[in-house]
Amino acid sequence: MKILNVGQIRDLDAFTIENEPVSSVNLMERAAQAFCWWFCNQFVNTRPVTVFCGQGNNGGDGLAIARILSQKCYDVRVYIIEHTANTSADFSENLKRLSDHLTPFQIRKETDLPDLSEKTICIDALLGSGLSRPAEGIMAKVIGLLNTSRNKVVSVDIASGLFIDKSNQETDPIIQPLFTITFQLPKLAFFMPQNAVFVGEWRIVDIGLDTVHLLQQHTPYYYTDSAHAESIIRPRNKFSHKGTFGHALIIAGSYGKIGAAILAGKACLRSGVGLLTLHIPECGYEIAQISLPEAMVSVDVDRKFNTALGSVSSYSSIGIGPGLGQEDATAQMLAKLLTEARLPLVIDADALNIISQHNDLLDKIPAKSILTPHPKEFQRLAGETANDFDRLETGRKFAQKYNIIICLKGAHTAVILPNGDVHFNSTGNAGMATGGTGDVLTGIITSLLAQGYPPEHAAILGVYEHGLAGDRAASRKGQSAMIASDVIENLKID
Ligand SMILES: NC(=O)C1=CN([C@@H]2O[C@H](COP(=O)(O)OP(=O)(O)OC[C@H]3O[C@@H](n4cnc5c(N)ncnc54)[C@H](O)[C@@H]3O)[C@@H](O)[C@H]2O)[C@@H](O)CC1
Ligand SMILES: [K+]
Repeated sequence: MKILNVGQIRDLDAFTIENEPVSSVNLMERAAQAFCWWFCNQFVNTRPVTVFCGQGNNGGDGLAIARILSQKCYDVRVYIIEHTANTSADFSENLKRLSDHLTPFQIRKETDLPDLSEKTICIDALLGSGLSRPAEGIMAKVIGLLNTSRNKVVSVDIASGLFIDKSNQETDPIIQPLFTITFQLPKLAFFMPQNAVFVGEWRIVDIGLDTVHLLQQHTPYYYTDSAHAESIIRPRNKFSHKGTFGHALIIAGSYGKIGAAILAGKACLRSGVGLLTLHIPECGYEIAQISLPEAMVSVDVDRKFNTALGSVSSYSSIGIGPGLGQEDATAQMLAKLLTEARLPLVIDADALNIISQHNDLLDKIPAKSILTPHPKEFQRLAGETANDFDRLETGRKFAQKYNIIICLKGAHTAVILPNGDVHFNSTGNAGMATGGTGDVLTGIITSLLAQGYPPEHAAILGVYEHGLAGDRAASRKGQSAMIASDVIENLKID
């Protein structure tokens, strides 16, 4: 699914209006109906509803929503924030359509602000994608009122005051909704951790914008939905044998962190690899043989750390990093591997930290290698950034410069491809914010690479399936009780 910028969204609306054709007020009606469909499924009509409208098209949506909910027997009250002399045509038309018993209250100054102490669901239709500057004056006061009231707030399209495709300042007044119900496409702002409280839970409702025009839009931003992930999966051929699915090598573990190697190895096996070799320090030998009988073990000469590899030319994929430690000898082994490897690697955790400390290694990373940093690891690699939009831009430049793939881990992990395209993930949950889940991801992606998935697909699909397994684990165990091993047990890539 594509993620468009403000200008492209405006063009898509206009194209649909002209080419379907549909009048713009009827498109607004469709948007309002779609919002109300979600709303009525979520909230019973015994709860009073208060709709706060600006004077543009987002406010027009609000007026249409108020009318439709009132027709569905919700007890509705409407407030219009008179912040400008200019109202949009569709706002004016929807104002005319409000029946007499829904006469809106006007808010022009602070003393007009309503008392929100009674329980009501607040619908935020103040400002939408037309936001051109931070909210101020009476608009900012209304935003402040909604944020401090104890009522549930649902934003129409996007929280009022939040920019769709660029960063806000920390002091900007922005609605903090429980839900955002957005039209047709997710918005870039939804994927930035800094915006978490300004988005809440978000849902997309379809308003029938032109799909052909949408297909023609160029954007670097995508959202990995189930349809896209499933289109990547390769069915397993009936006549295949273990050689068909490759031989993965995972280099991981150190004294006290052999578990990281086991988790990565087990996830690799559960993701469909033909054969797996684990390279671990000698102290992990028995642990690995007992806990992972399906894997072969290559034992390092050092007892506690990985320090020296034999030839790696026979492997179909190589993952390195989980629990590795940052000993000098380990760093030298990594440098040698980066120089000798003839295939894309999966590079995680301490392997990334070693590269951060030896910047000359960046140029040696084999093309299309997949790096899986969490935000702190990425900061060590690429430096400080001003905000999440800036970090994403830095990530795009970094991926292009070094011809690598970066899986920037987070609630919506961003898979940044060597051409600068970004695929935000749709699966996963806060139960996965626990030790070992990163090792699992390394194992999954290494497995997919071994099976011959192109690196771009291995990264996008691996991140998606990792999150999906986490979601299955959460629904069975709950987010607090689940651990990384549960993610592995819930993998099902087919
Ligand atoms: N016909 C269409 O194009 C559709 C538009 N829709 C709705 O229309 C919204 C976009 O509408 P608009 O483009 O009219 O814009 P908004 O309703 O977001 O904003 C209204 C106007 O307020 C002004 N403004 C910008 N920032 C401001 C600020 N900080 N304080 C005060 N005023 C400010 C701008 O001049 C803007 O035109 C979408 O978010 C969506 O809710 C939907 O009805 C779907 C169809
Ligand atoms: K809004």
